[in-house]
Amino acid sequence: MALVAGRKTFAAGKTLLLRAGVWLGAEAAARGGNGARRFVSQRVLVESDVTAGIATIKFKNPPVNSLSLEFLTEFIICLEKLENDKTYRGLILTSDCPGIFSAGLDLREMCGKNLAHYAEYWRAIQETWLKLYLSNMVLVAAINGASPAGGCLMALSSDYRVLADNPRYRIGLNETLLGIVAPFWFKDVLVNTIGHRAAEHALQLGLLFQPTEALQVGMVDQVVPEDQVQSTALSVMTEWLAIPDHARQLTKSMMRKATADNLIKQREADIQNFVSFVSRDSIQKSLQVYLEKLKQKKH
Ligand SMILES: CCCCC/C=C\C/C=C\C/C=C/C(=O)SCCNC(=O)CCNC(=O)[C@H](O)C(C)(C)COP(=O)(O)OP(=O)(O)OC[C@H]1O[C@@H](n2cnc3c(N)ncnc32)[C@H](O)[C@@H]1OP(=O)(O)O
Repeated sequence: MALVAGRKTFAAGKTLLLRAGVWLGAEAAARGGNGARRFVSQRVLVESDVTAGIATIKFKNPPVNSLSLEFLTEFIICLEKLENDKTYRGLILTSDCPGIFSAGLDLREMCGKNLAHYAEYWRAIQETWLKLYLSNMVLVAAINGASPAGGCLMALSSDYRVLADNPRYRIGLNETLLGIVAPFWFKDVLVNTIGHRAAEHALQLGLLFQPTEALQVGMVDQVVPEDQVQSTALSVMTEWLAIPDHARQLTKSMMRKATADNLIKQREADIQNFVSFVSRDSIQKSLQVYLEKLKQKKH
C-alpha cells in the first residue's frame, strides 16, 4: 500500500501540510470484481460502487469523530479525489463510530494553541465546508448518531438528510451553549434550511433537536429506524441520480452560490475574526470549562 506525504494547496494560495502517513493510497486499495472499490485512509473510509457511481464516506475518527485538523486534511483529499473522478455522481456521508455522526469542531484545536494554528485550523474548516456545499455530486447525509455544531453543519451542507430515529441522536448548532458564536456562514446555511425565525430561535438558544423535532423544524428530511438509515440514503440517492446531472448541478449552484460567495469574498477577514475571537482569554476559559465538563460527565 502506497504511503504518500505531500502538500495540499488550499484556496488563497495557502498550503496545509499533509502529514506523513495520513493518506494511504486509494490506488492500492482493494478493487472487487463487482465494481466495488474501497479507499483506505486512517480517519476516513471511502467505499464505492463504481457501477452505480455512488461513493460512501464513513468518518472514522474515534471516539467522537471530532473535526481535528488531521481528520479534515484527509477528508478534503478524499472529497477532491471523488469530485475529480467523473465515475462518482453521488456521495453518502455517514459515520463509522457507533452513536456519533460527528461531535463537530475539535475543541482541542481551539484551546491553548498559537495564533498560526488557529488560522490554519479555521482555513481547513472553511475549505471543508466550501467543498461540501459546492460539490457537483449529490450529497446525502446518513446521520447515524449525535450531530452537534460542526457535525450538524456537515449534514446541513448535504442535499438531503436521513436521521436515525434515536432520541439520543440530537442535532443542531449549539455554539452558544459553549459560550461561542456560530460563524455567519453556519448561520446562513441554517437559515437556508429551516428559515429565518426558526434559525434565530435555534441559534440563540443553542438548540439540539431530537429526531422528531429536527424533522418538524425541517433540519432533516427523513427520520427512519436506525437499521434503515443506509438503505434509505441509498434509495434517496437513486432517486436524485435519475435527474440529469447538468440540470441538477446548475440548479444546485444557482441555489447555493450566493451563500458560498459570501464567505469566499471575505475568507481572510473571517479567519482573522476567528483567530481574534478564539484567542480571547474569556473564550479560552469557556472552552476549557466546557471540555472539562465533558470529561467529568463520565465520573
Ligand atoms: C463574533 C465572531 C465569531 C467568529 C466565530 C468564532 C467562534 C466560533 C467557532 C466555531 C464554531 C464551533 C463549532 C463547533 O463544532 S464547536 C464543538 C461543539 N461540539 C459539541 O458541543 C459536542 C461536545 N460533545 C458531546 O456533546 C458528546 O461528546 C457527544 C458528541 C454527544 C458524545 O457523547 P459520548 O457520551 O458518547 O462521549 P463523551 O462525551 O464521553 O466524549 C468522549 C471523549 O471525546 C471528547 N470530546 C467530545 N466532543 C469533543 C469535541 N468536540 N472536541 C474534542 N473532544 C471532544 C470528550 O471530552 C471525551 O474525552 P475523554 O478524554 O474524556 O475521553
